[in-house]
Amino acid sequence: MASARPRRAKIKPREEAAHFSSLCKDKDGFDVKFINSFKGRGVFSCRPFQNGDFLIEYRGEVITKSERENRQKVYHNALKVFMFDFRLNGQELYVDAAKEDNSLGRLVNDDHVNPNCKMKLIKVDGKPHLSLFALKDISPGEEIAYDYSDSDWPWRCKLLSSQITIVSWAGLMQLIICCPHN
Ligand SMILES: C[S@@+](CC[C@H](N)C(=O)[O-])C[C@H]1O[C@@H](n2cnc3c(N)ncnc32)[C@H](O)[C@@H]1O
Repeated sequence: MASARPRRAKIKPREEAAHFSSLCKDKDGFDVKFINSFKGRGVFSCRPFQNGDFLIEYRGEVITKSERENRQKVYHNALKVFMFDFRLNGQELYVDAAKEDNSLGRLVNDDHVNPNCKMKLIKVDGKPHLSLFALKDISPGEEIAYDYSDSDWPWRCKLLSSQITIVSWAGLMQLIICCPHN
């Protein structure tokens, strides 16, 4: 009779995040797809993930507030969105992921209504890293998205105005159905 193989303990999400951060490598299980010309590319799962799992690091250069201000002066608008702010020991810092380096984190889109992951700060060898962790179970084929937090991001206005249009069309249809002879 074959002896039962001991089960390997599942690595803790924060330890896994630290492991991939130290290797500067992304974990398997994700695809990059072009969504449309408005949203651009996005990152999609190609296997299931569990609530709490480490997903992807937001890899980039850690810079200070004054360096961020210098870069904002020279960056094109499309690059300014790649600065992610965080606080460490009371200091305002940023991860600048503007450089196209084939990493996945910089391609994860915003969803402030129904995000499936959350950005968390972890320390690896004393240095700050930002990583995405699942907020719920994620099925293969789902887009990975987190809440970029409160800011008047232009795409959110566009979403709102299209919703208002839909609401008013729905209202108009209701009027026609209720009062067909008016
Ligand atoms: C950090 S990048 C994400 C990757 C980007 N989609 C790409 O192809 O490079 C942020 C940019 O993605 C787009 N984006 C992110 N979330 C979006 C959303 N929910 N709807 C539309 N566009 C979005 C915006 O153009 C934003 O400036």
